[in-house]
Amino acid sequence: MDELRKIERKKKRFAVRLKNSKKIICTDIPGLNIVLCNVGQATGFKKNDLLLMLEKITPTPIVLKFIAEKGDSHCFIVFSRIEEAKIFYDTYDGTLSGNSDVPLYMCFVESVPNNEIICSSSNPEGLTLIEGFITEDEEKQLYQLFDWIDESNLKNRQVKHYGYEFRYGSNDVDLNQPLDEKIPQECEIIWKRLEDYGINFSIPDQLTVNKYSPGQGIPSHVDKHSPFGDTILSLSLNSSVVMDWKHHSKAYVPVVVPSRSLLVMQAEARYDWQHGIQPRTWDPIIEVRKIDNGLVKVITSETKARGTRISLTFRKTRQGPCNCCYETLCDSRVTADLDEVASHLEDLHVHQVYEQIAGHFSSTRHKPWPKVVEFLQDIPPGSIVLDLGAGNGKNILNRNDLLQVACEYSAGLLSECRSVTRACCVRADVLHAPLCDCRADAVLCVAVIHHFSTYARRRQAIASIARLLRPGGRALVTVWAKDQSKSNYLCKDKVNTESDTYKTAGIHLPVHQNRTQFKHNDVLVPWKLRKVKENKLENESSQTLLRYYHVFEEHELEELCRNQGVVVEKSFYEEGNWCVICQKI
Ligand SMILES: O=C(O)CCC(=O)C(=O)O
Ligand SMILES: [Fe+2]
Ligand SMILES: [Zn+2]
Repeated sequence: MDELRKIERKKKRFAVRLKNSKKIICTDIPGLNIVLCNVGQATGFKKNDLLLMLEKITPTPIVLKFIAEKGDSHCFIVFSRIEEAKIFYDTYDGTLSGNSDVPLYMCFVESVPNNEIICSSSNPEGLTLIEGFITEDEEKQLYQLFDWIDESNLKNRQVKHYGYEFRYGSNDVDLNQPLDEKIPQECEIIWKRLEDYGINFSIPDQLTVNKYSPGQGIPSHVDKHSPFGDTILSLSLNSSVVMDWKHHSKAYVPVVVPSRSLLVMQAEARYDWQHGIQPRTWDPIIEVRKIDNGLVKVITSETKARGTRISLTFRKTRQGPCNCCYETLCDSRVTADLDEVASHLEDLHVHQVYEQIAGHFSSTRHKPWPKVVEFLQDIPPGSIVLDLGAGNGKNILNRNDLLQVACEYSAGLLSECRSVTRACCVRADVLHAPLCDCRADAVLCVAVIHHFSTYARRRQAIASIARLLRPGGRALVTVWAKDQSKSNYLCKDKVNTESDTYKTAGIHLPVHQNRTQFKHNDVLVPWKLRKVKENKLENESSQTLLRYYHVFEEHELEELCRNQGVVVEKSFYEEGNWCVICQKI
């Protein structure tokens, strides 16, 4: 009797707590819903314990839902018939049961929490999950083969690589640095078996092993497109896990990935969805239910503990850009787009402008720059000298004993160059010079690279120079400096109030004020076009054109030359320009 009164008091206190925490009301009137007040997820009470209790009642009551929420020491049951709920209540309330050594007590409740999440039951297109892909023995062997302990690893999981090291900064591999350790031959059973499933794939050459302790995960990501090919495989060992799949259309699909299964990611799943594993010690139990004749996935409030999971992610490396048709997550697409904008900008504000100002520009540039004369003075007769971006040819020396080749994109300047110098003239830009590799003894690239509008294109320009030089050959490269304080470019009375911006090729760029200090690295520099008549400038200014410049910081040019097959021998500032002399190695 005393025991019963104690339980009644406990029930009252529980009812108050439940009302406060979940707005759920306990009631004396029997209904379909029961709350078990002192057992739940946190006490280790599982659906199976409930099933055992139900089985002892004849006929076995039908339970529609069992809700054991994370961290709670109570749980809810929804019966299909009130009589059955009553029988359950009468059988077990106040008894020692349910996997517990204290008496179980329960109440009827007006409602139950509904925090189940309903999602589409269809997996991302291109995702194939092959359950039981390997046997338990194979799983054991592979687990032993790949298990390791290494404390000094990633923060949220441990990783190991075969074939090529996966570089976490850039999320790619260096194809020039294959690892000595290739994918172990024990994995070859996988390729053979996959063929039996009729799946089209290339034999992988890169393996990332991820070892997750309970509580660890992997942030949502797409495996970068450009370094890897069309098929990515993930074999799961030892523990199942829920992998979350997210699409930019906001679609979300959790996928239960059991141990011994193989996940095959292709097409949309490979290229257009992100996947990740939440850092938890547990996973929700996911059920597939039929609603209105369709299937849905329900993330229930029930959970399942995770064990240590090792996954083997197999990829095939790719040479060159990705050419998928899924642009949202494609890194190749982004660079291609940026490059397109850049080359359009240069077309408008470098090529077209020089074409228009050729005559006027040429009339302002006469003598070779002293540094060029100095650079070429020791070069032996018979040498091949390339002048990339030769302009009107002012840097072509009046020497008979050199083969001088002038490359210039502006037809106007090139014809000027052709008429006044003895150089071979080629119409081409620096990035596409139609000249053989490794032939030039010397390359000049004076005041050209600052006209390339992305870092990648400026790097490509240096790479072009390196390509054209013979080993041991040298280049003189100069670019306009942002710091003009040590040149006579600045006009003392002028202050840069630079407030104009100009929208061109889809981007806004500041318009520089001539003869003032630069405020930005990427600017449009006005050119006041004057007509040239009978070799004389007409005074009346007719038009202002804008030339694009990337003005360089100190050391930026040296940095651009790094790891491009040249070494910088000398670097200096001269008359508002940063200059390097570099040698091909
Ligand atoms: O553990 C997994 O199955 C996924 C691993 C993964 O996505 C990756 O390494 O890129
Ligand atoms: Fe991945
Ligand atoms: Zn792609």
